Amino acid sequence: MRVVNLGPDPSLEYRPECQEKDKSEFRNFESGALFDRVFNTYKLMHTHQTLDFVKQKHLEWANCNHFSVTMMENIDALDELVDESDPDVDFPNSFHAFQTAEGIRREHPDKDWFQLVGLIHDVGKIMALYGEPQWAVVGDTFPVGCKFQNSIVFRDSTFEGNPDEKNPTLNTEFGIYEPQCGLDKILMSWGHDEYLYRVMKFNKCTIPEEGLYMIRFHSFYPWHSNGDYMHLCNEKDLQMLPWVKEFNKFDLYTKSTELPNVESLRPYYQSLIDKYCPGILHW
Ligand SMILES: O[C@H]1[C@H](O)[C@@H](O)[C@H](O)[C@@H](O)[C@H]1O
Ligand SMILES: [Fe+2]
Ligand SMILES: [Fe+2]
Repeated sequence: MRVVNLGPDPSLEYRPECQEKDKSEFRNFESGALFDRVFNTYKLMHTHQTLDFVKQKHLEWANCNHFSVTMMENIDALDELVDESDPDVDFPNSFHAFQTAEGIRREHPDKDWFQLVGLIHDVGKIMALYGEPQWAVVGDTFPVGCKFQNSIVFRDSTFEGNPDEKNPTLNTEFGIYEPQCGLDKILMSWGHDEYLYRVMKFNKCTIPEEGLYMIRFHSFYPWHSNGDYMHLCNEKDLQMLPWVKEFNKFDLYTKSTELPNVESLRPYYQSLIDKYCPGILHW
């Protein structure tokens, strides 16, 4: 048989959106089609996320007394949410849930809990469907109660209206915290990470500790990707960091305009939900 080398798929030339994005093209906070939307979301977040605001949100949401639905119902609800902080995604968050989970499933076929974390990690964003503004739900997170470090996105242009920035007790390296106190004791800017962590705990879901950690800190880019805030970390945090980084690969680089066929994936992921966070949950 004669083997004919046809070269690269010629149809790709006319479908540039189907070509894989280079890693360096993700998280562009300097330019791009969605720049204004992203900047405005962070401007509001960095103006209004103060220590007092975060304490208030813990009181409002951490009791999980807002509504009761299954995990899959909330994944589906994310059909209604486009994340305004994300320069790489301009489609509903429900697709990103399945993209992340499938990426993990390909590389970690033996770790069903990890795949499930991929599916559910952003489901805390449903707060935006219950009245919270996006700046209190989405985007990267950072500690409040101490100095805002330089690796926070738009650090130089978005904090000038935040009263904590001018508060001398808060605006130091440690602020209200002790050295190496551990991230568990830190109040993070309020968003979908901490909220879902609280929901998982409240409902006694059985996802392993590494998974809960990924859920709780996956948006803390200044820490897991830039190495800041190490002076607040304890041994445990450093042990967990490689897991958060492993999760981040899939959370970020599976973002693609090629959308998954959700209906065909649903039965498999329902079985994982039934194993680790079954039935009606309190949110
Ligand atoms: O814009 C994204 C998005 O909101 C993600 O869900 C969050 O985890 C990321 O940290 C953020 O950069
Ligand atoms: Fe997220
Ligand atoms: Fe995500």
